Amino acid sequence: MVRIAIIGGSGVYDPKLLENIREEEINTPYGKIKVKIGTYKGEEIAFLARHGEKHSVPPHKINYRANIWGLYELGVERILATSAVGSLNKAMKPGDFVILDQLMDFTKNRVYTFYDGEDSPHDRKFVAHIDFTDPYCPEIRNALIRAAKELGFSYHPKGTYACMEGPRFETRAEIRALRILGADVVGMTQCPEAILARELEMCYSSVAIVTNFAAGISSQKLTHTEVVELMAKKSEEIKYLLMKAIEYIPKERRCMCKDALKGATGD
Ligand SMILES: O=P(O)(O)O[C@H]1O[C@H](CO)[C@@H](O)[C@H]1O
Ligand SMILES: Nc1nc2[nH]cnc2c(=O)[nH]1
Repeated sequence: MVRIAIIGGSGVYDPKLLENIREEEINTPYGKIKVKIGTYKGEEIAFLARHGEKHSVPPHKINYRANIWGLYELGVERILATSAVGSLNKAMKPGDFVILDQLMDFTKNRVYTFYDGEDSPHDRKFVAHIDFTDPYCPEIRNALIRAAKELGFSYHPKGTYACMEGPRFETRAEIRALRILGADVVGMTQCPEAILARELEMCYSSVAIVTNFAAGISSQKLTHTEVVELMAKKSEEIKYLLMKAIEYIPKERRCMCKDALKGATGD
């Protein structure tokens, strides 16, 4: 059984840290997904490129529900994701790692839940209101923090991620507003990815990599080129961070993620 999965974001398209890699296609009620499965220190790990291996899928068109349901079908309990972000916080500089602890959702046109009642295309036809006070798994966060510290990387143990619809970058005014609201970094993919994992009682955390200062803070034009170039420069560090973090994830789950549905359906 595959217990751990990595979801690679912009600039993270192949599972460099895995060996004996095979590709599996998984049918889900929301469509098919392709997952690479390999081994790392004898443990099977799944890898999924969020935007596709050739970055052909923009953030607002990702089939988040198929991706997360597919990993659930594989038996995955723990998901580590990468997110390339812009920084609104001068202390969080390009090249820094931010182990996210909070998020705010400003997306507009996505599908946010598996629980559509009678319309659900699976047997979970109930209504569910999931607690999302703390959107990230504390156990995976601790593993990522411990790994970043041990590797001596420039990292921040907490950070609030503002998720925008995209695919455009933000205006100066939007970044000014997000800063007032308390965002540290901005991206386009954490929502609904994080909530969908929690809805299936899977543990999920994301390590954000700051690729640029956000609009109006950076003096330069924002480009996706800059994002992918910095992610390429950081690819070795990202690989080491994920490998070490995986070693520190407890085998047994004692976090709130595994009981997310308790009380959510009103029963
Ligand atoms: O969040 P990931 O997948 O790292 O991608 C980030 O990079 C792209 C912008 O360059 C956007 O899709 C943003 O969300
Ligand atoms: N929304 C958004 N996503 C990003 N990903 C990397 N940089 C940025 C940015 O400045 N804004």
